[in-house]
Amino acid sequence: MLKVLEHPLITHKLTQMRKVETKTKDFRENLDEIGGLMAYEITRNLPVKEVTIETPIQEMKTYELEKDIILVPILRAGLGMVDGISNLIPTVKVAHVGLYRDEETLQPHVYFEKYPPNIDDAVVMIVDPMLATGGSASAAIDMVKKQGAKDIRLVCLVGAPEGVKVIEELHPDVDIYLAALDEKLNEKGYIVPGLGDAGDRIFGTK
Ligand SMILES: O=P(O)(O)OC[C@H]1O[C@H](OP(=O)(O)OP(=O)(O)O)[C@H](O)[C@@H]1O
Ligand SMILES: O=c1cc[nH]c(=O)[nH]1
Ligand SMILES: [Mg+2]
Repeated sequence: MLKVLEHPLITHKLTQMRKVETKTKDFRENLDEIGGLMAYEITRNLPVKEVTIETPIQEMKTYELEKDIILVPILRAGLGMVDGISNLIPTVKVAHVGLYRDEETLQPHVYFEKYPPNIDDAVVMIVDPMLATGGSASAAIDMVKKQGAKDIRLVCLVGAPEGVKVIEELHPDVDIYLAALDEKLNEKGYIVPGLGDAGDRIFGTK
């Protein structure tokens, strides 16, 4: 399932991020805020369990979240979405998957991975601002599946149709959430019109 989260606030903030003149501070702040807004929508269908509690007045049956939620930012750029989402869900645990995309071959390379123990029974949200060829996201999904993850959601800001197709073909069980679905990839594998290199814009490395 692909869901593009169309909301005026998300679109407005993404527009600020896309502008070439937007500097690191504003880029980061908008990314953080969009992360929070997306989290509200993405958590709409989280599994809940029935519980019986006592209010000060009487006993009642109600619901609580059933599973732990594990955020998996794809380093580096995915880190820019962690604070916004964890502000809304303070109990999240955070795994880390370090991947970089080779500039020539566009193939992803793993350089780090670290997971909390109960990933097999948790709702796993992989976060990365950019879904371009889909190579990095697909590798991250393979990695968390190897750890036993079953309920996996992929949360990106901007996606290219090419990347969406790859995830839908290789991982039909993974729901994809985007803030925008752009036109295409250019010859260097960048999303068009996109927002440039997310990692460099977040961390000021160019
Ligand atoms: O869909 P793909 O074609 O794999 O491209 C998308 C990946 O590229 C970027 O990361 P990058 O490799 O630039 O690393 P960085 O976050 O450290 O800058 C981006 O944050 C994704 O992880
Ligand atoms: O457009 C793109 C594609 C991959 N990675 C980015 O940061 N931006
Ligand atoms: Mg980068």
